Amino acid sequence: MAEITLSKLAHSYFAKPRGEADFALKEMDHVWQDGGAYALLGASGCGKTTLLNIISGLVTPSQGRVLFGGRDVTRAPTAERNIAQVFQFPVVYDTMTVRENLAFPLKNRGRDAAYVARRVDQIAKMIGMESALDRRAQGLTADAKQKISLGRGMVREDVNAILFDEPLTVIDPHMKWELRTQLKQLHREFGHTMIYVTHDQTEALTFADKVVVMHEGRVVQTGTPEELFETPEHTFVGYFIGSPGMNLFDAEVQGETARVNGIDVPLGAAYPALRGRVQIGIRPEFVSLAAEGLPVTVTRVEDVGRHRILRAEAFGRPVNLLLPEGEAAATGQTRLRLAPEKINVYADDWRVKPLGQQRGA
Ligand SMILES: Nc1ncnc2c1ncn2[C@@H]1O[C@H](COP(=O)(O)OP(=O)(O)OP(=O)(O)O)[C@@H](O)[C@H]1O
Repeated sequence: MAEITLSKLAHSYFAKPRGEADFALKEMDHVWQDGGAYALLGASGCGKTTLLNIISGLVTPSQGRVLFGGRDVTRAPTAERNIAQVFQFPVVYDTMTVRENLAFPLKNRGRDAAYVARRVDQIAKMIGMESALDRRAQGLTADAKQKISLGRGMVREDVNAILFDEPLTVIDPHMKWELRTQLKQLHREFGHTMIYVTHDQTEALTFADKVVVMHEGRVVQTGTPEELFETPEHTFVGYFIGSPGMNLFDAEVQGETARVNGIDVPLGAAYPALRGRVQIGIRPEFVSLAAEGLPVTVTRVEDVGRHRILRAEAFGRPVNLLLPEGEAAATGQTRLRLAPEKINVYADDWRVKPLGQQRGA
């Protein structure tokens, strides 16, 4: 296993990029710690697959270096990187049995028969295919074939990393949850470095210890699910994660007060003078109906099972809050209180640290 370092990495699919916009990946430095379970999360087209393919060696970056445990592998072919990969769609040998498919990576590396048998049994159990081990892969459903691909990706214990690119797309919803749980269990047992690409926040948040959020070719935040929820470092993290995402208001911030369309909103801390587009952000979980505060017009209330979402409009922009159980929903005009200590402040989309936390915080 190995720590994976990306140093001054950038990639453009153009032979002669004319500017930053031509780069699918903007310059980045990033370290994937040895043994970490990471999700790489972002909207379609943000560069997740490009980044994964650079780590695996399928794409050579136009700039920067990739290091595996200190060894420069930037130009090394995939076969030399000692990694396992699981793609979105199944890659199985149709003429082989399930057992032979699972055993293939181990036999290829000359592991002894007893070890292979033991390991194949263990993996078959994990993917729930013990009873199908002697069946040919040909004729199995796409779902079953993808489980074999997953199993094969995880069968070797000695890989530097396992890379998953949206591996559960073809799996049925119930099995998805089960396989994710199994993957996590396997990570706990063997401590492989795992990088799991997805655009689904539930998948990312339930699988990973650390979620790496990408937006328009950049890593905008790497954090635990809790950090992404409490302190989104970029407005994109705020509204991409959460259901619904974070509310954002244009504001002028002075000291411990934000002014939103002429209304003073108290903040939980003091901020320095800010330039650029200044916004305050607050998650719907921390907004409540109140006698005083931001004036809004309620547009509708949605019952989403576990709770209700109140959707409203403030100064022509949508704003959402979660209604606590038993609380009556307001209609028409009302006011909202934003919990001061839960407000984050943003300048040009990046979170600003409050005064007193500016250095090393
Ligand atoms: N082979 C290629 N040639 C040219 N442009 C490409 C190529 N592959 C990807 N791109 C472009 O690079 C950008 C990033 O694509 P990438 O596939 O890495 O994103 P992604 O986040 O994985 O998206 P998705 O989830 O849709 O696969 C996109 O603008 C895409 O159009």
